[in-house]
Amino acid sequence: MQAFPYKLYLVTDERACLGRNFFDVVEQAVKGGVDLVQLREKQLDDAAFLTKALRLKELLDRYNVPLIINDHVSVAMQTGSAGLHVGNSDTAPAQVKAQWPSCLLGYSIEYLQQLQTVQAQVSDYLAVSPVFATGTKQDTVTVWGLEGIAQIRSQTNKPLVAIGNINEQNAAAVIAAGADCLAVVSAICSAENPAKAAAQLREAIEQVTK
Ligand SMILES: Cc1ncc(COP(=O)(O)OP(=O)(O)O)c(N)n1
Ligand SMILES: Cc1nc(C(=O)O)sc1CCOP(=O)(O)O
Ligand SMILES: [Mg+2]
Repeated sequence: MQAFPYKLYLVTDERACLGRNFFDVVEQAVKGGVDLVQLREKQLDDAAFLTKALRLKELLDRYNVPLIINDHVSVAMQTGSAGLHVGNSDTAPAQVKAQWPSCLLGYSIEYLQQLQTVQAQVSDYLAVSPVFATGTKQDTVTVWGLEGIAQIRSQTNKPLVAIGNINEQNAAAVIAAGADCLAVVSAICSAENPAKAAAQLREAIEQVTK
C-alpha cells in the first residue's frame, strides 16, 4: 500500500457549523486531532471559494495540516494546496495528474468497476462514497456499508478514505472493515464541541489501529 499517514479527515460545510465562525470550528477540529482538511463549500461562487481557500490555507499552515480542495483544480493550484478531491462528475484524475503530478489526489468510488480504471490507478487515495447514507450529501449512487468497504479493500491496495454518516459510534467498525482514514462533516462541524468530537473520533480510530 502507498504511504498515507492521515487518519481523520475533516470535510468542511459551513452550513453544518450551527452559525459558528467557520475558521474557529476548523481550528478546534485540528486541535482535537484532525490531520487533513478538505474545503468543500458547494454554495460559494468561484471568487468567494478562492478567498476562503486562501484564508484556510493560512490557518492550516500554522498547524502543518495539508489542505485538499474539492472539485476546483485551479483554486487548489493557485493556493498552493496539497491536493484535490474529485468524483465522477469532475475533472478526471488522469487529467489532474497530467497537469499537476505532485497533487495529493482523492477520487470517489461509487461503482466497483472504477477500481480497475486508470483513474483509480493514478489517484493517491480512494473514497468509499458513501459508507452510510447521509443527509449532508444525498446525490450518491451506492451505499457501500461495512461489507462494501471490505469488498473494495479486497480489490485494491490504495489507501481507503471512508465517508458518509461516520461518527464516534461506528468509527471503530469502519476502520476494522478496512478503511485507513475517516472523513467527516457533521460529526465534527455540528458537534457542540468540535475539538472534543475530533479527539473522540481519533481515539476510536487509534483503539483499532494501535
Ligand atoms: C473525502 C471525500 N470523499 C468523497 C467526496 C465526494 O466527492 P464527489 O463525489 O466529487 O462529490 P462532491 O463532494 O463534489 O459533492 C468528497 N468530497 N470527499
Ligand atoms: C462530502 C461527502 N461525500 C460523500 C460521498 O458519499 O461521496 S458523503 C459526504 C458528506 C459526509 O457528511 P457527513 O459526515 O455529515 O455524513
Ligand atoms: Mg466533486
